[in-house]
Amino acid sequence: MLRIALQKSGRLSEDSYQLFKECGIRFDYGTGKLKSVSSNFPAEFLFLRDDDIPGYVEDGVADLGIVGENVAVETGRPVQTVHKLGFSKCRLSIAIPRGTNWGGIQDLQGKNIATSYPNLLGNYLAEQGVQADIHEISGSVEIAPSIGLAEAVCDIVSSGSTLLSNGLKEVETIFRSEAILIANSALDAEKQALVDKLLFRIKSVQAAKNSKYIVLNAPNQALPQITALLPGMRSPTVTPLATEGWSSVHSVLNENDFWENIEAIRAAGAEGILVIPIEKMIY
Ligand SMILES: Nc1ncnc2c1ncn2[C@@H]1O[C@H](COP(=O)(O)OP(=O)(O)OP(=O)(O)O)[C@@H](O)[C@H]1O
Ligand SMILES: O=P(O)(O)OC[C@H]1O[C@H](OP(=O)(O)OP(=O)(O)O)[C@H](O)[C@@H]1O
Ligand SMILES: [Mg+2]
Repeated sequence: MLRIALQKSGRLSEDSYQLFKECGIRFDYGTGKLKSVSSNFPAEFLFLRDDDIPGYVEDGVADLGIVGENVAVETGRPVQTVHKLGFSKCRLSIAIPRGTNWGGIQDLQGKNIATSYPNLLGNYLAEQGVQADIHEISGSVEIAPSIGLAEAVCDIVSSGSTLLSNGLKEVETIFRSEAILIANSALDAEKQALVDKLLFRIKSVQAAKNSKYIVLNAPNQALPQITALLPGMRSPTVTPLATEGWSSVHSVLNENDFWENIEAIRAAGAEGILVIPIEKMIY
């Protein structure tokens, strides 16, 4: 059985739980439960503080875990990154009081910087040749300048609203992060096979999220142009409509190319275009 460590409650939790749900792996969570065995996949889930997850995975207490890349790198535990998960995207940035001038990273020479990421910040400052005092605090970092604890902070930023409401401005991004699946570096063959099975499901879910199923009607003379714009997984399906000279085209389109292609497809003569979400996509 695989042991999988997830954040109990925080910025990673909901998307982590949702990912397993979409992979068809059921387990109970919430209501103060700290452990749960899946009813339909050989896995046990542990609900933990995110900072502890890399350590548990390194020690083999858990085989897999989901954490932010920022935490994986900060803790420096030798675990393997199995896959990027595309959620909880954020950046680790240096911020200073809004009224302060910023001439560059050298301005931090000899200053006090509050952060929960002393290693990531320390390495960055060393690379830049800046010597500063790093003051480690475990949360509410953005308060530090206003209470005289530090002249700058280095913390997670997403929308920027926490910085804004604390009178700070972002001046330097030092790391970009998203949620990742990490694994113990010495899994046995049996566990590795289960990880591969899980990974196959995760990739199918992610592929589906990036694609749309598209159905449209087109006059037969427009088919070469339209099918060229809709390559699909192997090739589009083309079937005749009851109306003479018309066909129905079914295909799959990447979300990123969506609007650009839709314009071209319409211009080629397509009508009655339906765009449908895809739940799973198996290559
Ligand atoms: N505002 C945000 N937007 C997107 N992702 C974020 C945001 N804040 C944090 N993250 C990401 O989610 C991870 C967990 O953040 P969270 O704030 O829940 O951590 P925490 O308070 O340390 O939780 P815990 O109680 O488990 O220790 C961070 O390490 C980061 O990768
Ligand atoms: O740029 P924003 O969108 O405002 O997000 C950034 C904030 O989000 C995180 O804290 P969170 O709200 O998770 O609270 P925490 O300090 O309790 O972890 C992070 O530590 C920042 O403070
Ligand atoms: Mg934490």
